[in-house]
Parts: sequence; C-alpha cells; structure tokens
Amino acid sequence: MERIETDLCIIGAGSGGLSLAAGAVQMGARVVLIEGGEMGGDCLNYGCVPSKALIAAGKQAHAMRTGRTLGVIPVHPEIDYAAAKDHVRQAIETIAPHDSQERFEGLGVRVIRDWAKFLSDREVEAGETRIAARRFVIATGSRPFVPPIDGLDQVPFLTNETLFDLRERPEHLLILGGGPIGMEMAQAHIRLGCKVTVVEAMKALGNEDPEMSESVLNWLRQEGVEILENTAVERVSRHEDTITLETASGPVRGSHLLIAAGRLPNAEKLDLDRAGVRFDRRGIEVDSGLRSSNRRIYAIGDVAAGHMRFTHVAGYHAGVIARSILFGLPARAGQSHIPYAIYTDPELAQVGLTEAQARKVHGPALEVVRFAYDGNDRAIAEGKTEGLIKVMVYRGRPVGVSITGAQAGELIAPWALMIANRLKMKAMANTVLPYPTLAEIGKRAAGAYFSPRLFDSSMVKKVVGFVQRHIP
Ligand SMILES: Cc1cc2nc3c(=O)[nH]c(=O)nc-3n(C[C@H](O)[C@H](O)[C@H](O)COP(=O)(O)OP(=O)(O)OC[C@H]3O[C@@H](n4cnc5c(N)ncnc54)[C@H](O)[C@@H]3O)c2cc1C
Ligand SMILES: NC(=O)c1ccc[n+]([C@@H]2O[C@H](COP(=O)([O-])OP(=O)(O)OC[C@H]3O[C@@H](n4cnc5c(N)ncnc54)[C@H](O)[C@@H]3O)[C@@H](O)[C@H]2O)c1
Repeated sequence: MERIETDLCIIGAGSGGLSLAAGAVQMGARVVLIEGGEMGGDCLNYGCVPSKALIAAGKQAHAMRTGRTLGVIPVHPEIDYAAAKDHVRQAIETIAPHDSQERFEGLGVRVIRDWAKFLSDREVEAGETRIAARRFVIATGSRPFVPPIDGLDQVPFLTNETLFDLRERPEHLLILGGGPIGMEMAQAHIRLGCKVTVVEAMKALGNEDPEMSESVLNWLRQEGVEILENTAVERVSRHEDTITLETASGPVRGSHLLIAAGRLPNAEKLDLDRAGVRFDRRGIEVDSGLRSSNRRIYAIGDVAAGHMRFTHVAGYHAGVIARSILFGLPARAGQSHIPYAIYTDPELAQVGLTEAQARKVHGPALEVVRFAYDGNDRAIAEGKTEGLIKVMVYRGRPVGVSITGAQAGELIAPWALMIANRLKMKAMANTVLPYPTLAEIGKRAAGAYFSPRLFDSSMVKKVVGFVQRHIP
C-alpha cells in the first residue's frame, strides 16, 4: 500500500475535477486526482460532446430534407447511423487528449486510476494507494436515474452511458423523460430517420418558461416526434423485438428504449459517513462556499446538492473553491448569473430568472420586454424567423433572459455578461452591433425597453421642441 500526503485530493476527473486540478497545480499546490472511470467524465464521454456531435449529424440530414423555400430542392438523405456514431467517436477522441492522464501528469498532477472511498475525514483510499490531504474535493458527478417501473429490469434499455455506442439505427426509439436529454436525443434521432416517441410523466421541458418550451415542442412535433405528456408508465415488457410501455392511455410500442428520467448524484459509494459528510438523494449538502458538513471537504459540479447540473457550472465551481482552498479567501457560488442552453433546433437558452420566477420575486415593478425573430433582418434573410427573446428587467437591470430560436445558445452570452456584472439595460442599448446579425435581437429587446421612455414621454418631446425652436 502506497501512502501519499498532499495539499489537495480531488475525486473525479470530469468537468469540475479537471478544471480544479489544472488550476491548482499551476498555482503551486500539490494535487492528487483520482478517477475510477474515463478521464473527462460524463461531458466528454457520455454527455455534452457525444450528444452535440449526434445533433450535428441530425442537423445535416435535416438541412438536406428542407430548404425548398430557399430554392433548394429537398432530397431524402441516406442515413448511415453507424457512420454518424463514428463522427461521435471522432469528436470524443479529438477532445480526449485535453482531458487525458498524460496531459495532467505533464502538468504535475499525480493521477490515480481507481475508485476512491473515504477511510476517515483525513484519508481516502483508491486501489493500492492511501491519500492524506489538507483538503478534499468531491467531484464525482451524477448517473442516470432509472425509475422503479414494473418489468423494466427484464427489458434491455439504453441510457446516456450506452446510447452513443449503439450502432444499429433504432427503428422506433421510445424515450422515457422529456427533459433536456430526452428532447435533444428525440430530435437528433427523428432527423436520423428513426420514429421517436417521448413519454413524459409531467410536462416536457417542464423547468423552462412555458412560452419558450411550447415553441420548441411544437417544432419537434412538426418534425414528427410524438410527445406524450402527463403519461405515467405502469409497466414495461418486451416481446421479441418490440418493447411495450403500458400507460393509462394505452400501450406505446417501439424497438428501443432510452431512459432519460433525471439524474442521481454519485455519492453512496464514497463511504461519506466515515468523513462526516452529509448527503441525500439530491447530492452532497453544501454551504454557499461549496463546503460540505465537514469543512475540509468540498463538493462541486453535479454531485453538489441544489446546484444546476452543467459542465460550465462544474468549471465555475472549481474556480470558486480554488479561491478558498488556494488563497484562503472567502468565496461563494451564485446561481442567478448562470446561463444554459438546450440544443434542440430551435435552441432554448436561459439566464437568471424566468418570467414567472421574476414576477414572484419583483412583483408589479418587473418589466418584461420582448422581441420576435421575425423582426430581425438576418433571421428573415436566412428563413429562421421562428423565435423570441424575453428580457425581465427590474430597476433598469436585466434579472433574467429567455430566448428560443436559431443560435439562442450564442445569443444568451451578452446577457450572461450583463447579469454577471450587474450592467444596466443601457449597456446593451449603447452597444453597436454589426448588421445584419441575429445578435441585434438582443439590442432590439433593449430598444423595446427604452422606446416607450423616449417616444411616449411628453418631457422628451418638450426638450426636443425647445432645442429645435431656440438653439440655432
Ligand atoms: C446526455 C447529456 C448531455 C449533456 N449536455 C450538456 C451540455 O450540452 N452542456 C452542459 O453544460 N452540460 C451538459 N450535460 C451535463 C454535464 O455533462 C455535467 O453537468 C458535467 O459533466 C458535470 O461535471 P462533474 O465534474 O460534476 O461530473 P462528471 O463530468 O460526470 O465527472 C465525474 C467523474 O467522477 C468519476 N467518479 C465517480 N465516482 C468516483 C469515485 N468514487 N472514485 C473516483 N472517481 C469517481 C466518474 O467516473 C466521472 O469521470 C449533459 C449531460 C448528459 C448526460
Ligand atoms: N444542453 C444541456 O446543457 C444539457 C443537455 C442534456 C442534459 N443536461 C443536463 O443533464 C441533466 C439531466 O437531464 P435529464 O433530461 O435526464 O433530466 P431532467 O430531470 O431535466 O428531466 C427528466 C424528465 O423525466 C421525467 N420523468 C422522470 N421520471 C419519469 C417516468 N417514470 N416516466 C416518464 N417521465 C419521467 C421528468 O418529469 C422530467 O421531465 C439536466 O438537468 C441538465 O442539467 C444538459
């Protein structure tokens, strides 16, 4: 048994753990990084990267089937599903060196490839190594939640951990769960020539502003995705090549089943009770500085309870605790400035409060300004006029922005900057943007905020009248 003493021991080499390890070692800390599975975690191997690569393949197929309004005669593309998966693999392999053991060892990190568990609040064991550290960081991520449905254990099903290895094209993909994973994969698969049915127990994209999610769901339905909402699955069975989901409104049949019903934190196997770290089904309990119930042990990313589960959040958490661990400075992780996007087509992006949340917090003083894509020249030129931005403004500052439409994930960026830096709406209105760009949609929303103040104001009219009459 090898024994190591170090400044910082990080468990999990995914989005959070890798960011922290790279930063900490380059700032002079001795760092041990423990990874039991694949370097790069969920995002690289089973999440963001493969899903976005498959979405790109679907987009390409969709472009070939559409375009008549632009004068391009649509064709029926021949889909090679296995080759699309080759593209997925290629994308992962291209990015993998950046997250690799070799790269981190090159930076000076001691990387241990095994599963870690706590022996006490000062010591962790991983395979044949015991690590004592001044601080521990748990960055073990999450895994798919598989609901306890009668018969499911007898039926082969896919999750995000196996879907991207599937090489035969599903004839009819059933998706249990209409969250971001379910809807992104539904659209990618319908575009790659599968039939797709989503069965959602409550409301699909139910965490989003309903006006925004409805627009995305309508689009998906138009493309042929069947979305059954408020539909509970009572039993699952398989007969030969057919999987059947029994629901109150009748059976739903398909050839493959993807479970996308939410996530569970990877916490149980860490023997956290030995370290005095409290956790529950939502994850490891953390304070505003991401410290667990044991102040020497932090939790970041998907495993931290109550925080949004995104790659950029895990990276942000790494930055927050680096300040506290490396410099002993106070640091807290906020949520109100965190943007995200759902990469359906059209995309859905959000930062800060939705309209309903903002109305609850700010009451009648809240102003909501809107601008539709069909008023943007670039959107018209490209035939992408489906979409909307809504900006929730309180006392001259945006407190939330929702966008659906082409490139919503890109268009949310300046609003994330505005909210993170508490900029006022005039910062957006004062910005000059190139014409014709979709980015002007944001500026037009800021214009919609100022227009009534400028154009409906008797004071403004008086001042202008005075200047015109009296100033030579
Ligand atoms: C299909 C899908 C699509 C997604 N798309 C996006 C997207 O487009 N944009 C976005 O921002 N987010 C997306 N996400 C979410 C994103 O992947 C996660 O939020 C992110 O990976 C969380 O990072 P993390 O560091 O907390 O965990 P992970 O990246 O999952 O890393 C955790 C690591 O810890 C390791 N580990 C676990 N237990 C132990 C142990 N006991 N010992 C040693 N190692 C251990 C695991 O093997 C894993 O490698 C997606 C997720 C999925 C599933
Ligand atoms: N673009 C992105 O950034 C992106 C993409 C994919 C995933 N993610 C991350 O991964 C996380 C997980 O995504 P997800 O879609 O699995 O989770 P989710 O929790 O957002 O959605 C799961 C859905 O499944 C439904 N559900 C649960 N049990 C069910 C059942 N028995 N039958 C039918 N429906 C059921 C829920 O009502 C919910 O709508 C997200 O929260 C997000 O943070 C991000």
